[in-house]
Order: sequence, then C-alpha cells, then structure tokens
Amino acid sequence: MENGVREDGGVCSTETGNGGEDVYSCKESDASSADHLVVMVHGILGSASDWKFGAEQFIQRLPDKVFVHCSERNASKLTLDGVDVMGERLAEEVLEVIKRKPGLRKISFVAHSVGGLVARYAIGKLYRPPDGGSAEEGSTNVSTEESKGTIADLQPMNFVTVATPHLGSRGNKQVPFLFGVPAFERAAGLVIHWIFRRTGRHLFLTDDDEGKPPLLRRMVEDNEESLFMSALRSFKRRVAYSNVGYDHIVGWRTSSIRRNSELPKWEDSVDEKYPHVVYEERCKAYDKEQSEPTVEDDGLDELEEELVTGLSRLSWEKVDVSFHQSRVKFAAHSIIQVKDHYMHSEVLAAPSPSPKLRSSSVWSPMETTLISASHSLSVSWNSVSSSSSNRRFAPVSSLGFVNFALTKQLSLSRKLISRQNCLIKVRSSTDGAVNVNGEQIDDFILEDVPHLTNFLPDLPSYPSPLKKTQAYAIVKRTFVSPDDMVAQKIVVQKDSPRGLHFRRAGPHEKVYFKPEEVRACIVTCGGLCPGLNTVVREIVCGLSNMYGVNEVLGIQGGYRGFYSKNTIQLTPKSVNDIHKRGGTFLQTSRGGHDTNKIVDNIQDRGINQVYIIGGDGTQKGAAAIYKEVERRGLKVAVAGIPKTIDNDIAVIDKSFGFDTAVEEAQRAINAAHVEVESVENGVGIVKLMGRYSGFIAMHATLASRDVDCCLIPESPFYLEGQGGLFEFVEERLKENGHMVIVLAEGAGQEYVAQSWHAAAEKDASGNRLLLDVGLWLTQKIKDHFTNVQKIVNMKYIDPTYMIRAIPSNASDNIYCTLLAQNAVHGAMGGYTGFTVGPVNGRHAYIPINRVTETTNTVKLTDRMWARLLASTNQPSFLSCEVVQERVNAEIMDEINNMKITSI
Ligand SMILES: Nc1ncnc2c1ncn2[C@@H]1O[C@H](COP(=O)(O)OP(=O)(O)OP(=O)(O)O)[C@@H](O)[C@H]1O
Ligand SMILES: O=P(O)(O)OC[C@H]1O[C@](O)(CO)[C@@H](O)[C@@H]1O
Ligand SMILES: [Mg+2]
Repeated sequence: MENGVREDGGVCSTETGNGGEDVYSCKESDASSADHLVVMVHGILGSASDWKFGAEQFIQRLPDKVFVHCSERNASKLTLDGVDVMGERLAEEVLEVIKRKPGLRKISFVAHSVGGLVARYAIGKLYRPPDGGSAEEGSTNVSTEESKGTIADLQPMNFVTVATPHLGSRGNKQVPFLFGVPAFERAAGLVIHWIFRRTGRHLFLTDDDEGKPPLLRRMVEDNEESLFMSALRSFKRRVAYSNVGYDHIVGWRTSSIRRNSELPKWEDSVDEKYPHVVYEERCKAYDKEQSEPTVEDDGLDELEEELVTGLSRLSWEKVDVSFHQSRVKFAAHSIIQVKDHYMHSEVLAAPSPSPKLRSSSVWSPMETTLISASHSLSVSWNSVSSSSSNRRFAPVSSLGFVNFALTKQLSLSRKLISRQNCLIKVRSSTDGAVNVNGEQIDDFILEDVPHLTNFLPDLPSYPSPLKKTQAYAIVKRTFVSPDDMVAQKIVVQKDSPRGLHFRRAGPHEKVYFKPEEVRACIVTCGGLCPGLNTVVREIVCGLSNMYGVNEVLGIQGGYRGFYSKNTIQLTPKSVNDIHKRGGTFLQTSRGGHDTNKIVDNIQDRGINQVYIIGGDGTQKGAAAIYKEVERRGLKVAVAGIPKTIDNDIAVIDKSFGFDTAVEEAQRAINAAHVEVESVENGVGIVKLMGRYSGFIAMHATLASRDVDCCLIPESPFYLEGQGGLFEFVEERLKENGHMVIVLAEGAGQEYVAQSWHAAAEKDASGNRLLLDVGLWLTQKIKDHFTNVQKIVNMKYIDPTYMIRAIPSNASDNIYCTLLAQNAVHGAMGGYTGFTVGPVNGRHAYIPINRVTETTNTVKLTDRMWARLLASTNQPSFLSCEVVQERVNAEIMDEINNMKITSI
C-alpha cells in the first residue's frame, strides 16, 4: 500500500477524495482500456467497503472491461438522510468519477438494499433524453423498450439491485422480522423515523413532502421532479435479486417487485452448479394495452399496487435466491451481497464465467459472483451431509412470511469434520433446537480454519515429535482431539442451539512438516505493544524446543522487510533476553504491504512457515498472503498472532499487552490525581491510546477509582449546557476541589477537527491520524473557566507512548507464551490462514478473515460501560435519540457481521 494505492492479486484500489473507492486492474493496459463504469452502492448504515469484495470480483473477471467505483458519499449515518438526498449525492459522486476517468463509455449500477432506491433516484438526475427528443413528462405509459437516452452521457447497460425494497417496507410482510403481524407493522410505521429518520419515512411510505405522494410512488413515473422511469428504461437490463426466505429486513415481494397474491416458485431443475438460485424469470414489460391485473382482495393496498404496476412497465430479470442451506442463512440480507472473502472463501475457487460472459459488455459477473458464492456454500454443506441427501424443501408460511424449512433425516450423530476452509455443520441426533415451525434444526457450527491439504491433498504427514520431548514426556493428554471445539458463546439458555465453534488450539498428533525441512520466519507489523518480544522469543524457542526446528528467520521492519531488508537468523540464544525489553526486537513499520513481492520473497527464500504478529491491518495483510500462497499452491503455513494495544481485535477475549497497558496507565492517573489534589481547583486530563476503541481508558478508569470521568470514541459527549462536561466539571470541583478526566485519544475527534480546521490525514497504512484531543480539551476547559471568572489548574498528562513501550507484565508474558506455542502447533499441524487467540478462556484457531471483518469496540449497550458509569457517576451524555441510534446501529452491526449464531 503506497501512495494511497492498494494492490491485491492484480486488483488495485484507490480511496477517492470523498472516501469512496475506485477499483481497477493493476495492469495499466487493462485499466486504460476499461471503458465500463460500474457504480456499486451500499445499503443502510453501510460504507464503500461493503462492496469491496464484489468490486474485486468484477475486476478479476473483466480486468480490461470495467472500472468500479464503490460509492461512499452516503456512508453510515448519512444513509438516514432520505432516499432523495442520498440520490442527489450519488449523482454528484458519479459525475465526479466520470470527470476523473476520461474514456468511459458505458455505465452500470449494482446496488444493495436501500442503495437500489438511491441508485434509482440518482439515475433520474443523471438521465439525458436522446438527442432531439425528450421523454414525455408526466407519462407513465412506457410500454416499449428501445434504448433511449444516456446516463451522464454514458451508455446505460445493467441496473442490478440486490435485496432492494422496491415497494418500500410498509405492511404486507415486507419486513419479515415484524412477522407479518399488522399491529407490529403499523407500530413500525409510526416509529421508524426515530431510528432511520427520513429514509425510514421513505421506506414506510409515510413521507408527505408538501402534500406530494410518497417519494417511492413518485419514482415510478416520469414527472417534473425527474424522468425516473425513462432513466430506468434506458438500461439494457434491469435485474432484481431477492432472497426468498431468511432475509429478515427486506422481504421477497418488495425486492422482487411482486404482488401480494404471488408466492415464490421453486424450480425442480435448479442449476446443479448454482443450487442457491431457486428461480429465475425474465419478466416482460407489462403492456398497457393488455387488461390491468386484478387487484385481489388480499389486503394489498392501492399504493403498493401502483408501485408494482409502475415498475412492471419495464422488463426485469428476476433471480430468486435461497441460502437455507447455509449456516449463516439468518443473515441472508447480507450474504446475498457477497460482502467479503471470508463469507465466501470458496468463491474464488468456483468455476469462472464462460468466455461468452467475459467478452460481453452486457455482463452478468454479479450473477457469477453471487452464484459462485451460492455454489460454494452448498458444496461445503454437501461435504458433510451427503449421507443424508434426501432433503426436501417445502414452502411454509406459518408466520405469514415464506420460510423454507429444511427437513432431513435426523439419523446423523456427530459426523467427521472434514478439513475445509469452510463452515461445517455437525448435528446430534435428537436434542437440537427447533425453529419457528417446530422443526428440528441444525445447531452445531464449526467455523474451521484452512489446512494445507485443502489445496495439497497428497501432503504426507508424520507422527508429532512432541511426545518424545522431555517437556511433554509425561503429559496425560498431549494432543488436542480433532473433535475438540471452543464455543463462541458461553452463556446459553436451556433451549439454545449449540451455535458457532472454533477449532481448539494445541498440539496435533500428526504434523505436516519434518523438523529439518522447516524454514520459518517471523514478522512484527503496526504499532508497538507490550509483549511483542515475548511472542517472538516463544515462537523461536517453541519451534526449537518442542519440534527441533533450527531455521527461524527474523524479517526486519514489518511487511516491507520481506523485500527490502536482509533477514536475521533467530536462535533460542539470540532471543533469550528479548522479552525483558519493550518494543520489537525485529522492528516494525506501517504501510509497505505488497502481497506479490512478499510471497515472491517467501518462495525465493524457501520459507514454509510464516508467523505474522500484528493488529487488524496486519491480519488483513496476512489473509492476503495466505490467499496468494494458496493460489500458487505453495506448502507454506501462514499463522497470525493478533496484537493491538487498543484491544480492538474481534472474536478474541483480549489482546496481549492490554493488561500491561492498563496497569501502566494507573501510574499516569495516579500522577494526575496527586497533582490536582495538591492545588486549588485542579483538573487533570490523562490521554490514553484507543483510536476507535476506548477499552484502555474504560479499564484504566474502572481499575483506578481516582477517575471522575472517562471519555471514549464510542460514546459521544458535549461540553456546554445542561448535562454537558463543563457543568459536570463545575459540580465535581465544588464537591471535591479537584477532578481527573481520562480521555481515549480517538474521542471527540470531530470537535477537534472542527475547532482547529484540520484536514484529515492518514498514516502509511491508511489509518486516520488523530488530533490531540487532550490538548484541545485542556484549552476548552481553561477557556470556559476564564469566561466564568473562576480559576482552574489544568494538568495535562499524555503518557500514550510510554504505556505501549514497556515490556509486558507477568500475566501478559504467560499469555504471549500460549499464543506463540499454539501458533507453532497449528502451523506444524498443517493449519494455515488462521489467527490464534483465546475465546472464552480457551485458545482457538480462528479464520483470519473472521477477526478482521469487524472491530472490537466498547458496546454502550453492554453492562461494562454501565459499570463504569455507575462507578464514576459521570453523565452518560446520551440523549434518547443517540441511545436509540446506538442500539440500532449495534443491532445492524450484529446482523451485517453475521454475528447471529443462534438459530
Ligand atoms: N487491508 C490491508 N490489506 C493488506 N495489508 C494491510 C491492510 N491494512 C494494513 N495492511 C498492512 O498491515 C501492516 C500494519 O497495518 P497497520 O499499520 O494498520 O497496523 P495494525 O496491524 O492494524 O496494528 P495497530 O493498529 O495495532 O498498530 C502495514 O504494513 C499495512 O501495510
Ligand atoms: O505508532 P503510531 O503510528 O504513532 O500509532 C499510534 C496508534 O497506534 C495504536 O497504538 C494502535 O493502533 C493506536 O492506539 C494509536 O493511535
Ligand atoms: Mg490497526
């Protein structure tokens, strides 16, 4: 990643000024011949990264044809501003892309969820009627479909929507999680704007701008506002992908533009290659000359009928998808977007599109991606369930929405878990959970890590030498059983399903490397963290003392050290003392990740085990290395060891060095306390690390008791007025004569930027550079008290780097040892593409992508933050609106990140 350009397997991407992302082929000749702009639009609370994986698929399949732009102008909370406002912004963004990239001739849109409505609004704005002609204003009678007009002067090609609520979300089971219960649906319509603001009103058709019909109704015709339908008609294809079941957010009818009377069809002859596509239909434009379809007396309201009729005046390709076989089917709304490599790790191995598809400019690689994903998920299931293949699918609508229940033989007891880079379901015979229809369902999920034999099936194995070492000579259970799993959820209820599990970490009976053939390397990347040297030391000593491996290389200075520096030989002797020092003996860096150069170097040096220690960025880099290693078919195990002082890595209980950091922070807090206690009206501010996650600040506060107020990035605060920070400072000074504020460095960044007029800057890895919120707050409090003519004694302490530069404490040292030894056991056992870490106190191997797909943040809705508030008795600074928003954002997060593991 240099000069803002990221490269991954021949696909380059650049973040654009507004945060969006251009994705294109790294080969210059391909990139310059690409004349087809694909605009990818995310859904509610989404961001450009939601389509990153999809964008890469396009480029990999059509490198010389397409140039992809993942839109971000409407990211996150901006998606609540309303479909029209977002549509205007998207239109502007598209025009900017076109200006930036001359030579474009064609344009397509691929949009997820609400993004589909936004794209429909935007094309109305970008539509230019054909020369000399003008689309008839006010006309809704669009019965012919010759290609007409352009979109921003480009030829319109494909308009693809994926789980888009074209008919809105009001009533009639359009939002399945409301169970089709009219009272719930009515109530949702009344309160939805509290959560989703203007967008909520548009979706629930409750908007009424100046007495006009709802926006979605206005968007099914050409009118003075825009030529919405002419714009849509100008595309060569319109495609609507829909989930027939398990999408709890957008129901099948609204996404596939169907009437209330219609039920999904299930084709007997589903394409064997793509079993998740259950029905496809090419719906011709509805001809006005024909008689109007009868509106059945089935509760369908007039407005909805007008929307269906309006949209049906154009032809649509409708593709119905069902992920009922997938273990993450309950997140179907996200899966259908094919959001990331982790979810669809086998997509890349799926059949590539036919040559016809490659050369066609009216492509359907979206279909290819989606279908490949469907295919792979199905394969993973079949790999364990072939012996019970008499499954059948029956449409059930007991709760009013279509729910395809899987009924299958329950004769399986625990089945052998095959080694796949995929999810495997294993069920027990009688005591599984039941679904809403009272049927027994699969409830055990193993999210396994890849193994070298996945792509090198003939790899020989050897008995582990561990038993022969003096350390393990008398251990009772030396090896972990291949059946040992670690549960992700530890608090369960009587009827809970067994849920998601990871493979237990530890020594394996069979190893896939002879000790004398191992050539391992270790690299440390990203910021410092107490314990880095301990991990390095224990990998070297573990390899040597447990497995007799003597060849271990140190890569110096982070990822770029692979190709720009010499390696150093690491021996138990040379690393013997390093755990006593802070920092990293190997040095570290940010930026400089170049997958191909790194893997070339691994190959050239004959390295076959790679130990990568670093944070979320580093782990993403490790995933890319693993992918490339697999693509080249190399016998190289890639093991990630998660490191972050911020404790922001998902899934694992806690990252190493965190306890040490919290401990060291006590010294700074104590110093602040001593200082402020000794003067009149003393206010101490201690800034601690925590870019996006306030864990250090929260734990340091909870541990200290001397802290009056803790401010973290996750919890917005304000200074002035009732319930604000100034008021609280005044109160505490009145009560105690002094106070201490602990501040996470990422808190209040938006205020600082505003106040200092600072432009957003990034480090070499693309991380936002933070402004000094401690300095800002010190000044603000000082100014406030000057204004009210009171004296305060401000003491600002910034111990951030001191805290992370120290060696790890005793408990972190032990933790580091476990991580290092388990990483070694995993790699020797042939596992790869994994991150090691404790899950509920037990060490496990976790697929790397699982830990990078989300960031661990302090959840204001969890009890820990409440404990802090109860302990400090500080204000929460949260208005009802913010509370509601937080709760919803966290729910959405859960859904989007497939954290829903219970069935
Ligand atoms: N998406 C990515 N793909 C590939 N490599 C990446 C990616 N993000 C970051 N990297 C690489 O990982 C390395 C470390 O990343 P970064 O500087 O973000 O630190 P980190 O590992 O997240 O650690 P921390 O945030 O705790 O300091 C850098 O060399 C960077 O180039
Ligand atoms: O070493 P640098 O680049 O100044 O990084 C500082 C950042 O690294 C971290 O320690 C880890 O991400 C953050 O808390 C902090 O913002
Ligand atoms: Mg990071």
